[in-house]
Amino acid sequence: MEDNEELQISPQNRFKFLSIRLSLKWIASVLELSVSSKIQWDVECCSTQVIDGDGSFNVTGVEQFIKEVKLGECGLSYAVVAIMGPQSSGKSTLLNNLFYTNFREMDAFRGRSQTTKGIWMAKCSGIEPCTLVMDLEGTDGRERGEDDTAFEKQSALFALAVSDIVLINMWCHDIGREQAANKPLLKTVFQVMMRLFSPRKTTLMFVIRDKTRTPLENLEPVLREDIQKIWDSVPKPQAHKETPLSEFFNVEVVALNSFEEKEELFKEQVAKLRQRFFHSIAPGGLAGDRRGVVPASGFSFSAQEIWKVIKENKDLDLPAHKVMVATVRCEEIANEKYLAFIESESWRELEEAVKTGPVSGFGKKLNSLLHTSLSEYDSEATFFDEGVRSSKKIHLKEKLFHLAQPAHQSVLGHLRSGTLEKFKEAFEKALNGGEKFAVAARNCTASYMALFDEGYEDAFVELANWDSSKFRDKLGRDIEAHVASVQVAKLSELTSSYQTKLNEALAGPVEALFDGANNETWLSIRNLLKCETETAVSGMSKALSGFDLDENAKGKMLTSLKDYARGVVEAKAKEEAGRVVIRMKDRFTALFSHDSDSMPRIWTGNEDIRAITRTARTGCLKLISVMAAIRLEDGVDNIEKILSAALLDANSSAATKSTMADPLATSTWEQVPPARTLITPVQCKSLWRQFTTETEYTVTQAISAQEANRRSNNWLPPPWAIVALLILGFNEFMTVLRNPFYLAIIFVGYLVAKALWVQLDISGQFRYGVLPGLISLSTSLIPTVMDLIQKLSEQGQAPATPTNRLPRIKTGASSRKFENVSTMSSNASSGVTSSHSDKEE
Ligand SMILES: Nc1nc2c(ncn2[C@@H]2O[C@H](COP(=O)(O)OP(=O)(O)OP(=O)(O)O)[C@@H](O)[C@H]2O)c(=O)[nH]1
Repeated sequence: MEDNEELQISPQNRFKFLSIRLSLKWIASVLELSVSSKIQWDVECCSTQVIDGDGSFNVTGVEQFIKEVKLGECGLSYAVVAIMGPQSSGKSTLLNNLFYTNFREMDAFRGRSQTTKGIWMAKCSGIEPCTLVMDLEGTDGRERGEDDTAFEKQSALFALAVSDIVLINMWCHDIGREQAANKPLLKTVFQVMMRLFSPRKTTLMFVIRDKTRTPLENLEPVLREDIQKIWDSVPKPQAHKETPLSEFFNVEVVALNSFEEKEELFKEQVAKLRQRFFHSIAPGGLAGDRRGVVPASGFSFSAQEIWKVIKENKDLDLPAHKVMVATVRCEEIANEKYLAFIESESWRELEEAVKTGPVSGFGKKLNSLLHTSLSEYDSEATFFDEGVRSSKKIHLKEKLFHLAQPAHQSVLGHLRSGTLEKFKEAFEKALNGGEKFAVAARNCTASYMALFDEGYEDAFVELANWDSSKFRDKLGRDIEAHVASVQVAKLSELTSSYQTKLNEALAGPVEALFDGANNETWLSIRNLLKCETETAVSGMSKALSGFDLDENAKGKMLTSLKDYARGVVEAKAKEEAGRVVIRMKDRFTALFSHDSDSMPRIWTGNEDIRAITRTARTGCLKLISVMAAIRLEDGVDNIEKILSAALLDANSSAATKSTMADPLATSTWEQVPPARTLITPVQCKSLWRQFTTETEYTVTQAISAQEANRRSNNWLPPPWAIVALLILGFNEFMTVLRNPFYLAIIFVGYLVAKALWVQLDISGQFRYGVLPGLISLSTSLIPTVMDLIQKLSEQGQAPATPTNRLPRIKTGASSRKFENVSTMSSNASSGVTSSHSDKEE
């Protein structure tokens, strides 16, 4: 009947059914897809595999997970729960119901096979504080085989090391059974516990699944007895031989009804249990013992390291591990903060700004940046081991200070150089303004050091508290050095100005005094020196009072000025002594060639040249004796006497001298130290010899002049010659007197002879001796005579042609000679004898 009814479905209805079925299928597939993708997303987002089935730690996955769940911000306020138990004992089911996680569960309809491989982690949803839960691979699984318990042990140790609460999932029917599946597991837990040296208590929560009618009150003692037995049976190190189980674990027992059979009840019980995980880290909570907790930001690294140690099968020293994690994490945090500081905009701007000049408020700005960086470090590293944290903070501080100190120094450097420049300007201004040197130096130094101190305060970095006194000291030293250098320059300027004054006041007058050297010369020089030195010293002393000089330095400067004045005189004396011969010669000439009225002498023949020469030489001797030694101190010497005796009276006492030693044959004067000697006795002698030789000519000239004068005044021949002339030439004289024609012939002969004398330049021809004169004369006599005759004849014909009257242009001596001759002939013709013309010729 039913078949019939089914057969009676019309084709249209059949099509409708088909299409409805297809639509439903499509909706189901879409739903299935969206559900599966949601699960996938949740798994990806909120859970991760920490360790895979092969025992590899998923570093990136865990770090990504930590970032996503923002565990790093939790500090110590987080808890870790792990679950272990036999394979397919409903662990994932329990966790998903308890913490609203998405661990993969086994499909109940497929049979019991392994679903969780390795260790998985997820964040418990809606539980405060942040609670992470780890689902461990089931123990005694068929997949690994009975003998492969290595991973089981390693994962158990990992769970114990990392977690605050360990849930141990066990079937209710296993309690009290000798061959129960949980026994090896517990043994493993207790065994690995011995390798942890954990300083904290872990909560072991036994979750009894598929609770029977037997009440928990009856089951719990049996279970605790079992646990105790296992604890007792586990071999322990000597130190923990007698240690009770309660020292290491808080044992909690809960029982749940079967999820499969009494799901509602199961969920109710699980919901109740969930409440116990809220605020689990509070004292007395399930994770109340916080002693061994690693700060959340170090969790990933800590877990990695723990797994590494476990894999290497080494003992896990959790306190040491904690220090190690703290070391690594604090280091990381410090590095992060350091890098953040370097890359911060504010620091870059500040660093850039200090390159160009001082920055106002530098100290506060840098202090604030450093403070921010260190505070951030503190807040992030606060939960790590205090010792490690502080040491890393110190290290970070050092690094930051090391980085920032050059900027601070640069600011102080700018401040120092800027202050120094300002000081220099102000100091110069003050000096130019007429302020006394010492006062200006004191005032400027005080005010600019104060200005530096102000800037120094502004650049002071409180946190670093750098000792930058060296900049202040350096500025102080620079200012001092500048003041000293300016003082040296000013003093040198002052000294040289007084030296110039002294030079002007002494050099000229001293030279003039030496020029008129006499007995009073050195006395006058001494007086002049004293007077000028006193003036200069008093002036300089007054000028020096403006400087901050001690008496000793002042005294030295004044002494040096006095010495300078003395030096000027001495130098002048040396200079004059160097040209004593010239001066002597000048003086000799002056005395010899001028009379007592300074009128030039004319050597008439009546002068006593010897006496004049002696007087002049005495004057010159005075000069050399004055210049022979420096006499700037009072005292007498016998230089003049010795010189006079040795040089002037030499001739008169020649006989005596030949028997006595020469007083000038020495290089020192008696009573005159060598330092004050300008001309030594032996030099005097040599200079005198030079002087007398060089003045000899003047004397000779004078004598010659005197002789010539005498001769010119006496032009008549001697009387005997006149008498002889009259006697011998009487006949000729009478002949000429009787016949005047002879007189005319003699006169013409005289003219011709005179013309030849002029024409032939007889005196010039004999200039180079008699023989050359005769030879030259013999060659030029005939042509000259001929030339003379010819010219005379030309002169004779000149009046005949008017053109000949024009003056003929002659050049050279011949024309002049011709003119002379013509003049003479004209004179002869006019009968006038021109003795004047002869003289000119
Ligand atoms: N009898 C019983 N079965 C349960 C209970 N809870 C879950 N199951 C079933 O046990 C099977 C395994 O569940 P899972 O939660 O995957 O077990 P597991 O321990 O996580 O398994 P592995 O991860 O493979 O070790 C599933 O078929 C669940 O339906 C329970 O309370 N009682």
